[in-house]
Order: sequence, then C-alpha cells, then structure tokens
Amino acid sequence: MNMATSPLPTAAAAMPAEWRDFLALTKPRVMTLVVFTGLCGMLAAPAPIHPVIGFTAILCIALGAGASGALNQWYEADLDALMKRTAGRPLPAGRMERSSALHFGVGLAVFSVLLMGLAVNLLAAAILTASILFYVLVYTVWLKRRTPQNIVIGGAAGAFPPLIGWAAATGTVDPLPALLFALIFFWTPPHFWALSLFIRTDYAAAGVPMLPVVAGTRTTRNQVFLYSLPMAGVAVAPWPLGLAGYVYGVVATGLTGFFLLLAGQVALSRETDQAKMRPERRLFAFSILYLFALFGALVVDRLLGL
Ligand code: HEM
Ligand SMILES: CC(C)=CCC/C(C)=C/CC/C(C)=C/COP(=O)(O)OP(=O)(O)O
Repeated sequence: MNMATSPLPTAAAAMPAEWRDFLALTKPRVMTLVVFTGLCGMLAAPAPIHPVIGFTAILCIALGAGASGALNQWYEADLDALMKRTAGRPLPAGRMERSSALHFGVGLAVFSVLLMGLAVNLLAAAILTASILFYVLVYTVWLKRRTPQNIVIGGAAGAFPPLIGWAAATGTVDPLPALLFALIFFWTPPHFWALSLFIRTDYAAAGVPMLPVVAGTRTTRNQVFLYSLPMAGVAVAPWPLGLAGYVYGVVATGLTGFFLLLAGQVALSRETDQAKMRPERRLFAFSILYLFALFGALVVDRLLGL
C-alpha cells in the first residue's frame, strides 16, 4: 500500500472524475476488509441464507460503511487538509462541496439501514445503525480529537460487521460472532498504533492526540504488544471452545504466533527514525493480511464441517 497515492482501487481509474471522488469518500480500500469480515460472519453462521438476501445484507454493510466513511470525511475536512496522507481527498483538495459529502453520507446511511431492515431483518439493521453511529459520532466527532483512547473505544465500530453478517443469517447473536467482535476490537489498537508510530508527525501536525504524539513511542510500542495478548487469546479461543474446527485452529494458532512475534519486535525495538521503523511497518501490513486470513480460514473450516 502506498499511502501517499490514491486510496482507490485501480479499476476506479476508468470512472468519471466526479464519481471517483464520491467513491473516495467511502474509503473503499479499508472497507474491503470491513465487508469481508461481514461476509465471513454471514457464511460462518449455521443457518443458510437465501443468496439474494445474503447479497443484499453484504451490500448494506458496504453502503453503511461507505456512508460512515463519507460522514467522517465531511466532519474532518479541516484535519485532513493538515495531513500529507489525507490532503488529496476530495474535500480538503477543494474538488467537492462539503454539503455534497454530507448529503451523500446521510442518504447512503439511511438507505443502507432501511434496506437492511426491510429486506433482511431488524437486528442486522440495528447493529448496522450502531456501527455507523459509533464510527461517526463516538469516534469521529466525540473521541478522535480528545483522547488517545479514541481508537480503543471508537474502534468498536469496525468490530460490528461479523455480528451484522451473522445476525442477517440467523436473526440472533451467538458466542462465535461475539468472539469475532472481540477479536477485531483487540486487533484494532495493534493495527492502528503500529501505523501511527510511523505517521505520527502527520498527526502531531494536525493536532490529533494519537498515542505516540501524546504518550511517546515507547508507551505506544508497549501498548501494541499488550493489546496483542488478549487479541491472541480471543483469536484462538473458538477452537478449544468447540466453535470452530482444526482447520481454523491450526491457521489461527500459526498466524497469531507470527502476529505476536511481530508485535514483540515492535515492543523491543528502539528505532526512533520515523522513516525506518521496519517492525511497525511489517506489523501494520501483516495485521491486514492476518484478519483476511483468519476470517477466510473460519469460513473454509465451517464449510468443511471439521
Ligand atoms: C478506529 C479504528 C481504526 C483506525 C483509526 C484505522 C486507521 C487506519 C489508517 C489511518 C489507515 C491508512 C489508510 C489510508 O491510507 O488512508 C488504515 C488502513 C487500513 N485499515 Fe485501518 N483503522 C481502523 C480500523 C480498521 C478496521 C476495523 C478495519 C477492517 C476490519 C481496517 C482495515 C484497514 C485496511 C484494509 C487498511 C489498508 C488500506 C489500504 O490498503 O490503503 N481498519 N487504517
Ligand atoms: C459497517 C460499518 C458502518 C463499519 C464502519 C466501521 C469502520 C469503517 C471502521 C474502520 C475505522 C476506520 C476506517 C478508521 C480510520 O480512521 P480515521 O477515520 O481516523 O482515518 P483517516 O485519518 O484516514 O480519516
């Protein structure tokens, strides 16, 4: 990933420029993993779901997540303008009116929740609503500019999609999706704080109180490792608890071991040159692969019925 370049998939390059900007508002690259975890939550559920209903549920997760990305960019265009990584986004770059982003975000949010409620079920719609509100109000508006714990509490927003997928298929919430929620919840701090270590000057320039800016790199390194421990426990737990079979268990154990190794390297590293910081770059990149692989393994495991 090159964070200095466009956040859009290459297929989007063929679109008219205005469409590309609306797509960019939805943070499509981050949302691929959000949608994947939602899809896997749905496919791991014991109840089969009609393909059309299933597709609609995933579409609603994608649209709801996109809506919250647009509302996040509407609210923090001022901050985005101050950071190299985000200054090229449609609002800070002056290619779009703020009101257009607001209308797009609210319209998409309302549409996704209504469609989920009408075509899928009320529980899935309620959890989708909670995740949109969590990302936009709790994380973006309330916590992001106030406390370095912003991503711990507000980060729960990104942990809801497996619950939504499961609820879409079953109409309930059970222990396995609750564990998947906890997995993403504890995964988020190592994922983000590893990244924040090597882009901390951007956050400092924008006055955002991210952990390395407020508490320093040493504390951040330790926190990355500390949060990786409960994450590891929750990641492996479905196997001994009998909620997943050995395919998941073996993949989860191996990948989680490697995650802990990388997090340990981040904790032990004394690197202060932001341009280098190799262990944290490795952990950030691996964190994304890790979640894709774990959720993929869970679905394979459930389909094989092992
Ligand atoms: C509050 C919680 C989180 C924060 C603050 C955060 C922050 C970030 C940031 C700043 C980036 C760099 C993106 C860019 O280049 O613009 C990133 C990348 C990414 N994040 Fe997170 N993230 C969070 C949670 C999540 C969650 C829950 C997921 C999915 C389950 C996720 C998936 C990704 C992916 C896939 C990328 C790579 C995007 C790319 O290739 O450009 N993140 N994250
Ligand atoms: C289903 C649903 C509604 C899910 C939404 C949850 C969600 C999008 C979680 C991901 C969180 C995220 C992209 C944080 C980026 O931080 P930031 O906004 O501080 O990043 P930035 O600096 O790139 O703007």
